[in-house]
Amino acid sequence: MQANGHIIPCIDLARLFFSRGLKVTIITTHLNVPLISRTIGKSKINIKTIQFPSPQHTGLPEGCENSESALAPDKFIKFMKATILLREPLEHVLQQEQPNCLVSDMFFPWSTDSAAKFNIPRIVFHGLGFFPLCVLACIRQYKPQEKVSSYTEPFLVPNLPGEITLTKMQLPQVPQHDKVFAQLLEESNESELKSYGVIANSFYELEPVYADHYRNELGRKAWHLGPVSLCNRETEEKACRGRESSIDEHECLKWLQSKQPNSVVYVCFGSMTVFGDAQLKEIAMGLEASEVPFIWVVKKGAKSEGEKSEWLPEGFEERIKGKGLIIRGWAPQVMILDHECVGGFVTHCGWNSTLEGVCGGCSMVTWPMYGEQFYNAKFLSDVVKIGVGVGVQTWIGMGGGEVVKKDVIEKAVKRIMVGDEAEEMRNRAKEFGNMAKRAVEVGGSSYNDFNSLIQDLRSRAH
Ligand SMILES: O=c1ccn([C@@H]2O[C@H](COP(=O)(O)OP(=O)(O)O[C@H]3O[C@H](CO)[C@@H](O)[C@H](O)[C@H]3O)[C@@H](O)[C@H]2O)c(=O)[nH]1
Repeated sequence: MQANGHIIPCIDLARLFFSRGLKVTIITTHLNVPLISRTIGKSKINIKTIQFPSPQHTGLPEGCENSESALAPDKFIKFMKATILLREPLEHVLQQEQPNCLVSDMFFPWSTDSAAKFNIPRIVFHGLGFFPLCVLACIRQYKPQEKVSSYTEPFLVPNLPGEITLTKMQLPQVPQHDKVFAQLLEESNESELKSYGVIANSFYELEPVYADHYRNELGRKAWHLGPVSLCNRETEEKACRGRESSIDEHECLKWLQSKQPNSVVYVCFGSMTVFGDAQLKEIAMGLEASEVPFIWVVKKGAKSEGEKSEWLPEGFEERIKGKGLIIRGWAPQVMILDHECVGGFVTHCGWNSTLEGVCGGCSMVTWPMYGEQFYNAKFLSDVVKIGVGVGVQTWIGMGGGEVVKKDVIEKAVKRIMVGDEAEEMRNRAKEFGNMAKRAVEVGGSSYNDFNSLIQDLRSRAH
């Protein structure tokens, strides 16, 4: 695991295994240990560190040990290549520990062979649900994007229930020159087919049609154990999940407590998106114009005391005092989304955020940008019908593309927060949220699928 959007759910998963009485070891490199230690909390999970290859071998500067620290394109490729060098140290740990099973991220395709060397099954964890997994598989298999004449012509995703349409513009774009990444994706797919199976971060009731399709039509072995974020039950666990928060949790809760139930919109674009000043300004103006109370997470260098944020409109912070809260850096997202006063979420539709919004019973504004986020956005708007789009149509990468204007943002926020349609969507989201909680309780669908996984592993061992 290497990006926060992958590391955090993976730690949740480790906690889930631990809570069901299994011995768990997380294998990572030194610089990722603090994040992992914070998030595992009191669970007695072992952390085994292996050495990240040195700068002489990778060409990376010291301290680049996860994809957040290697976001620039030149660093990213070197980082991806460097992860291949983790194979030998991982195999050394496997030999020492002799686990019954290895769960590893999609970006470690070689780990299927590593595990096989010691007769250990490897299970892949992308942190995704069934809908995006199905779309990814169908697009890979049928290549519908090659049969359209333009980037904007819609096509149906073949052999997928529910008439889902996409355009070529919305598909993950791997630049031609980016051969290393393209090859890694290819290898990731091949190794997945050879692996023992896939753990989905989902619960059956959210997407039964796609859970069945993935297993029965696409023929993949999979277990749904999610939502994995629900292993964080206490406020403290939610507050400590992931990186250290840029806001004191008590201050944040006190602010939320002063608001009406379901009245606050939470705005956050995952762990990697960094918008330019022009876009930030439009978001600020859109939120202010909506008159909806908000918490807005901005990933742009923390502001030191007295320093101006040039991207904010003149006098913005004074005007929104009491009505809006800006968190510069890292927010305790799950704690915020679970709060009864938060009713809506403006999201980039990373799958973790998508599912955490569902668990929090939030209606959502979908603002997808890269990866498989356009698929997740479709899921929210067209399948479970708890989201409305902000209108972006193009895969743009992590820095943002064409600026979405204030009026559009204002309208979308009002649509999910105010009026009958908003209430209907939120009620539906709350129903799904309740189903999610039941799914992970004793006898629930995710709880039971965990038992199936253990049985499968046991029968394999005999
Ligand atoms: O201030 C923040 C920002 C993020 N998070 C957490 O970080 C995770 C972010 O995950 P996600 O919402 O999935 O976004 P990304 O970080 O962008 O995730 C990457 O990984 C996901 C899982 O594979 C993919 O769905 C996305 O497209 C991909 O960008 C979530 O658990 C959030 O709760 C916080 O707690 N605080």
